[in-house]
Amino acid sequence: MASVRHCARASQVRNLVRERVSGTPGSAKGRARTTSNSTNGHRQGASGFPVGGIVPTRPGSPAWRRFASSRSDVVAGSPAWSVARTSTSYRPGRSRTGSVYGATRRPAGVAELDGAPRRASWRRPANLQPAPLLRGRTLTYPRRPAKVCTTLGQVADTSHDTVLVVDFGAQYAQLIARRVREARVYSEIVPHTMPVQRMLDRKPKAIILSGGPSSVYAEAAPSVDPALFQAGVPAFGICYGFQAMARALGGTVQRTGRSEFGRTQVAVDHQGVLLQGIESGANVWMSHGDSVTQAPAGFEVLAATPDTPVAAFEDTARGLAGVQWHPEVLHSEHGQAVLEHFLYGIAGVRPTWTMVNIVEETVEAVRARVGDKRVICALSGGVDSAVAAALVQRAVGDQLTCVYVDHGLMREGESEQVERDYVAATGVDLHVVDAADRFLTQLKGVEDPEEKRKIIGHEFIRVFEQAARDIVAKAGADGVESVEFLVQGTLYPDVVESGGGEGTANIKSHHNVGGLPDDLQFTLVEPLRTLFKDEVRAVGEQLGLPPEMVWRHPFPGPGLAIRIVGAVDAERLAILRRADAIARAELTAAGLDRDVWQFPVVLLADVRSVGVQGDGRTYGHPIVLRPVSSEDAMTADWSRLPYDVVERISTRITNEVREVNRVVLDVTSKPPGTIEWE
Ligand SMILES: Nc1ncnc2c1ncn2[C@@H]1O[C@H](COP(=O)(O)OP(=O)(O)OP(=O)(O)O)[C@@H](O)[C@H]1O
Ligand SMILES: O=c1[nH]c(=O)c2[nH+]cn([C@@H]3O[C@H](COP(=O)(O)O)[C@@H](O)[C@H]3O)c2[nH]1
Ligand SMILES: NC(=O)CC[C@H](N)C(=O)O
Repeated sequence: MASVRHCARASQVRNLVRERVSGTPGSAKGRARTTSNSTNGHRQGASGFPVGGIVPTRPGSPAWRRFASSRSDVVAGSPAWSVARTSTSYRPGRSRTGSVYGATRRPAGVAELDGAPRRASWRRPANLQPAPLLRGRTLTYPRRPAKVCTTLGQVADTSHDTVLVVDFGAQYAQLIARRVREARVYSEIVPHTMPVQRMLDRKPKAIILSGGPSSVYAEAAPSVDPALFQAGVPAFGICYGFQAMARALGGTVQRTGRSEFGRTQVAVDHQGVLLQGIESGANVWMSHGDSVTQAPAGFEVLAATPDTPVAAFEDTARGLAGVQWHPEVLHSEHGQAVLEHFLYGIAGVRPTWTMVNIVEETVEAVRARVGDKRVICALSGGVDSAVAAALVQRAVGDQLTCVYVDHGLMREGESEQVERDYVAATGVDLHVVDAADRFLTQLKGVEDPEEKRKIIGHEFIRVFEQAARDIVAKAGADGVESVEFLVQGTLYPDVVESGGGEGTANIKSHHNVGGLPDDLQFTLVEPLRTLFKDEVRAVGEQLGLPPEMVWRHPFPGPGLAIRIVGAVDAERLAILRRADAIARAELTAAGLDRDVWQFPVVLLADVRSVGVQGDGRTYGHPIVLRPVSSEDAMTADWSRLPYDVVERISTRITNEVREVNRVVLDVTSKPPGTIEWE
């Protein structure tokens, strides 16, 4: 059993973190209370299985049948879920394989105080302490996010064929690896900086070159060593990888001035092996500004679009092929088929690999790492943290306390619902902190989306630290000395979009990844860090979590703060909360909750428009409806809501929310837009 590790150094010393120095750090203001209906952290189901515990993965096995017969919500023959993944932490001075922890450390560097350079050391520097000199001023320092090593999976035995995915800084590298695994072929991601010889030493049966943000002809753009194509290993290029392959082999790549983003129809001239069975007019997902204008000698051009003369090519004699579009994203029709045609038809890879059980592996790894220590889990009520908590609860039972932070940025009724439903479903020990004043004070006047996220990430951690102290104090005589571990429901898209891959563009610093403070003391436990949302939902179902929890629409950790375009305050939050409640209620009433993947409602707080209401002039704010369909938030399309539902939502919002006189519908896919507006 060989385990394969990939180290992804996050986006170097490039992000600036701003710390607004206030005079009163530390305490989570307001009430802190504990809600629990169980003392041991497990509630037993009828047959003795813990509710929220592990379901055997092999449907039909005696254990599965016993479980299924005890539960009305388990459907006979429901698919097994098994995927190998664990993640590994990097801690200064040592790294660990096969476990599930991450940690951050602070690099030495130069800070800026109100824009002027200032030396800072990274171990809780004295100059970050609130001192009269610093109070009210802005300290900015270079950030080097944690180095995180990710174990992508385990090969059951070495006889399986391996495919390497070379990451050129793609948003979708892990998605490519996942699609390859869906084709039952073992895959690993490697950085583009890895020398070709080291790639070949791994004896890959094929190599896939990912997309990436650079232009192949730009200075210092990552290039492909032509030796790769002379080694006789079949290779497939996707977007940037397609362009890099074309250029390395003598083709031409140009910025034609004609970009394609999102849905695009391809004209298939010749199906070849790669596009077998794919007719002209297929919709594929594009995201590029450069194009291959001439294929290298020996290649056959298979497809084109009105803006891209060479959209797919192959040279089957050399085992080389590529496409300009992204076959790995769900929105590309026949995407999986194209990948499989390359893997099986051109590269001759054998589909023999099946993944081992993520749940059992993760539970074991958490148990081994945490031992008998105390753990807190940041629980938001969302599916990610709910699943992460259920996994950890399964591993360490009542050593776990979940902490829910009411930061005042939640939707209507949300806090009450989380408190009630999560405890009812899992029996977990829940500690609720009301920290609304603290978050709103720190966010006052802040308009920049990145700054909002960083402040929120920072405040979250400070609240968790206080919660940990409270839990230790409460445990008192039981001898609990400290809480070392913090569980977060971080997913792979959070990591990628925070610039977690090598050379990957930083789109947004998700509060739980790029927004973490550098002096974080907890050891992070992020059991879902390499998974996508749909995979997490499958794990949640397998763990027996209720469908309402597993299928809940995602809601970002920074909450409504990143749905108010402009500064956040209590009045604006109240406007958005009312509009959002109406939109969600109407969606549910129309029975469309499962058809829409997520439904952000956004307040354009700094925009005003003229309206006429009750024969009078109004000067109100627009509300944006942003219903989207997606599989994993990496790409998305705007949802075609029935007009009568849109109309009901619009009418109700403008009638019931006085400050709003206009409702608009966002009809942008991702890319080019993102799901959230900030
Ligand atoms: N209000 C909160 N209280 C405690 N932890 C939180 C809160 N909001 C977010 N977190 C932590 O940050 C993580 C990332 O948030 P995110 O919104 O991506 O995930 P989620 O809320 O668990 O799931 P979903 O995205 O489906 O809503 C969560 O998994 C959780 O660990
Ligand atoms: O926990 C989070 N912290 C964040 O800072 C954050 N920003 C976006 N999101 C959620 O991530 C998914 C992708 O969103 P975008 O297309 O807007 O990047 C969508 O599901 C978003 O709601 C966040 N979640
Ligand atoms: N998604 C990509 O790989 C983009 C490739 C290149 N940056 C372009 O714009 O054409």
